[in-house]
Amino acid sequence: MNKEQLFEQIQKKKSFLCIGLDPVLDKLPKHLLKYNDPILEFNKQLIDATYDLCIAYKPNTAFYESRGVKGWETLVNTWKHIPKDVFTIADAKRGDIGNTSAMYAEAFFNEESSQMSFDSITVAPYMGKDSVSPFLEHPNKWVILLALTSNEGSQDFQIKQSDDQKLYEQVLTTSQKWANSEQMMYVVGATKPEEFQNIRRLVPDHFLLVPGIGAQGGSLSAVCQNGLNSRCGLLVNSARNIIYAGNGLDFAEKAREEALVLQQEMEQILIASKLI
Ligand SMILES: O=c1ccn([C@@H]2O[C@H](COP(=O)(O)O)[C@@H](O)[C@H]2O)c(=O)[nH]1
Repeated sequence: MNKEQLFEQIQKKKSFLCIGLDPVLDKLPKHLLKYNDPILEFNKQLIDATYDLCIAYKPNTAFYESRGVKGWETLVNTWKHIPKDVFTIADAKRGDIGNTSAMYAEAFFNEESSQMSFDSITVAPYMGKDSVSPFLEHPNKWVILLALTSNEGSQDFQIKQSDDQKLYEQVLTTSQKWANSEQMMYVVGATKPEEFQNIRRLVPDHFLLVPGIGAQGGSLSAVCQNGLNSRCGLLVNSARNIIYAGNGLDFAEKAREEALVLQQEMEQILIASKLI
């Protein structure tokens, strides 16, 4: 899906919601445990109940990798269940020397070898250009580079100043030489709304993947105040607050209700910003 198609989906669904599919077996509604793959059933019911309200799903691969071979199968089958007009993000935070990154790219982008072909993958910028380039060699795929993350530890390195710039600012400026806003997005945490003005100064046209609303305390309206651009430019993620909204037979309905609250707030924001 290219940038314009993404914006079309946002306009069509009046939403820029990304739902995080981060399931933990112990937190699943008990009635799902009778299924051969309870996590897959959980994900499928969540997807069926919410796909008209969101424009992206973001499974964080840790929640699948932690379950070994079975977890990978769940990830593959979850990816297969997501409707093809919904943007998919493998939140894998990969990045290594070039030939290794190339294998990571195969793992998440090449359906022939891995049975999955996500639209995008999150990548850590720390190892530099040659660690990111192999992902960019895949046509029609996106790299979502970590810039300013939502966690407390983002203070340890990302905001440290060197050469008159914070480290995350260097990530934003340098990486624009590697790919343009048609192939690169950035992760910026919702917990840092005061940084969005500065971030938009550096990357006015890029999409930003914004985790951290809901369970981590970030606010949608605060993010939108300075985060929106002329193509919306935001994919705002929420996982736990949506997927664990209920814990009974009606868990998918409860998840839908929670997603609907966010979608309706987003619709109002899009109208007020004249984007729809
Ligand atoms: O800076 C970051 C980068 C990634 N994440 C991931 O997003 C989701 C957030 O889940 P919630 O349950 O809505 O808090 C999760 O997969 C994180 O690993 C992030 O939170 N911050």
